[in-house]
Amino acid sequence: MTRPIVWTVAGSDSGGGAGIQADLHAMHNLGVHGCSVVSALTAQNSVAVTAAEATSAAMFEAQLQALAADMPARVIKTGMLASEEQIKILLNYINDVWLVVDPVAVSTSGYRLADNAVLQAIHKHLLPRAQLVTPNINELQLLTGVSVDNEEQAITAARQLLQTGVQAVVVKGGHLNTDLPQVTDLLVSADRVVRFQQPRIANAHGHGTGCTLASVLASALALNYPLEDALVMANAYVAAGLHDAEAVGQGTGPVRHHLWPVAAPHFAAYPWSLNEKSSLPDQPFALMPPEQMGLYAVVDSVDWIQQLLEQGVRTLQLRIKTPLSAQKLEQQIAQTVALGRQYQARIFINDYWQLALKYQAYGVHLGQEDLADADLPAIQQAGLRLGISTHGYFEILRAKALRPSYIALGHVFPTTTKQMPSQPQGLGRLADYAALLGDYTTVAIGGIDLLRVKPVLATGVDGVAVVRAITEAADITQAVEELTDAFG
Ligand SMILES: Cc1ncc(COP(=O)(O)OP(=O)(O)O)c(N)n1
Ligand SMILES: Cc1ncsc1CCOP(=O)(O)O
Ligand SMILES: [Mg+2]
Repeated sequence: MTRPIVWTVAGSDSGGGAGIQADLHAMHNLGVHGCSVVSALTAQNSVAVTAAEATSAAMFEAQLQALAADMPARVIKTGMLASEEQIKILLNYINDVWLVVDPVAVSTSGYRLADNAVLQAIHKHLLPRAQLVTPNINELQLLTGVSVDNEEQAITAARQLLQTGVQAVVVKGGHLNTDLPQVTDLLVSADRVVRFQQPRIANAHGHGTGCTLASVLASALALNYPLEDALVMANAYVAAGLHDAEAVGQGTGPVRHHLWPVAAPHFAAYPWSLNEKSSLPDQPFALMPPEQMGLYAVVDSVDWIQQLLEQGVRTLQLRIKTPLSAQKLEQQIAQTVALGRQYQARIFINDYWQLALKYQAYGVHLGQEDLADADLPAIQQAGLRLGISTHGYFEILRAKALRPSYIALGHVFPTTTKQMPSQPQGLGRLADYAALLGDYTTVAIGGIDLLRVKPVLATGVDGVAVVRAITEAADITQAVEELTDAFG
């Protein structure tokens, strides 16, 4: 696969910590090809910006022309911009690309990098064309004129920015509530507000974090990660870089840059929506040790359950998606639970958590949408296991915060069993997710057949969930035997 191209349109930092230099480090480490359009030269070191000079309009446009002719961008990320004229020129090159605007206003050392006219031009011309804008609190105030001292005001100001047409705002909360041990970034779009709360990393160094965050976001979007996942990745990347940041000169040292994926402990953000937190159980769900996962058969009737139990499958799920009368549905679930007891099998009930509770099933499997409605504390207190579906970093972190018995990762390959709103993850991302989850019990699902079992297990997941590999097999007995043997 050719690497997607991302342009950074930003200022050069002679100290190498921020601006174009930080952007290209981050883009390289995320695996995209970074191109640069230099809007200004700054003379700076770790202590101060001593001079700045705008790139001429002609030279600014020449860079854009050269790139447009041969290396078109999938995503353009803007940082420091020197004039309204530059912004108007840039507008001609924002066609069929995504735009991430980092409205750089003031350097870490306090030097004003964009005057009000530039910020107004960003507001007027760039934001209506942008998918995402990433202000810190100061920049949010400068862009909106709203005074921001708390989260509510930040949300109000971010919603005001949405009126320009920008699709989403990431408010970087590092400068808000500085007495708290956590930092909360806000992802604000027309239909929701998500908080990304993570521990504050106390390090005096970390010049270039804003540029780096926006560049990781732009790169991850270019790699087709959804925005929520891109933000998880950007937070993790910056957390790793801040954790290891150290002095290079006499002043504020630069954020460090590490190859992707960064280590699991840096994925510390817990993303949650407004008003969502009250229903978290205060204890983990009953354990399901990784070695018990193995082959996980997902089927839609008690007859299938019985047949597969007789063949020795011991991890199963009853996933009924066709409309049944309430009585038939309850019968299917009651009989399934009874069979599970008889065979000492691990049988999960998909969706119908109330009936699973009523009949004391071994476990329940829930999707992300189901989580909002389910009585999770009741499921946990009754000792039922809980499995949760996930489709990327954002959902993985949300699921992990609930401490379920296992986390399902999917869909790995294209599947015809279910219409999926997300893209197939592929083996590379599956391996990243498995590494992030470490000892946590995991299972992969989606498009897995006999030939794919071994490569899937090689990513580090503990089990493989299948529908068609069993239900559509020409010889079911043989399919189950071969799938089971593939774990040997
Ligand atoms: C093991 C396993 N993983 C994922 C799913 C999908 O569950 P969900 O997101 O609830 O979607 P539906 O199955 O209800 O369509 C699963 N069932 N099992
Ligand atoms: C229910 C579900 N959730 C994610 S993929 C999937 C279907 C998996 O079915 P198959 O194994 O036939 O691809
Ligand atoms: Mg479900």
